[in-house]
Amino acid sequence: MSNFGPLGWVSDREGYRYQPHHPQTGHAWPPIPDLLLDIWKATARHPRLPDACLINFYDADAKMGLHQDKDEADFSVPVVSVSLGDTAVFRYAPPEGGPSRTVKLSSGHVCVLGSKARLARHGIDRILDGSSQLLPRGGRINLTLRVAR
Ligand SMILES: O=C(O)CCC(=O)C(=O)O
Ligand SMILES: [Fe+2]
Repeated sequence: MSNFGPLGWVSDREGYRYQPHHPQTGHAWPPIPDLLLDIWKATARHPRLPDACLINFYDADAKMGLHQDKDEADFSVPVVSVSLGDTAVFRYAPPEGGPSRTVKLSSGHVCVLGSKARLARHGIDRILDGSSQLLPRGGRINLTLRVAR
């Protein structure tokens, strides 16, 4: 797990939070690459620009339980994520409860959680090992752009 941008998502023994520097090195996170800002501008349809980009690596056995992205200050701003490498089975369900569905997120897919879907419950059921040749050692990288503050 790592980050781009003025604020990074950090999870350690003290819990989880957004903070401007790497918890071990104390270094600021590198700026969000222009390519990702261009994807945000093309998909988020919101005047603000992201101040946080989480970089998450999923190996073949990784999963993420159903959750809502609720640690940001303003839920009127979408969350935009870019999938790279192996395909993920992404599960999503309405914020208020009800049945979930799945969709495959393949390399290059962009997922926008905005408007009524901003607080959708979502997670990763599984990674389809070997489904992409993009990453030399396999796995999936997810880049999640958010306005945290
Ligand atoms: O990897 C994904 O596509 C989803 C990631 C996610 O939900 C999160 O980081 O909050
Ligand atoms: Fe999430």
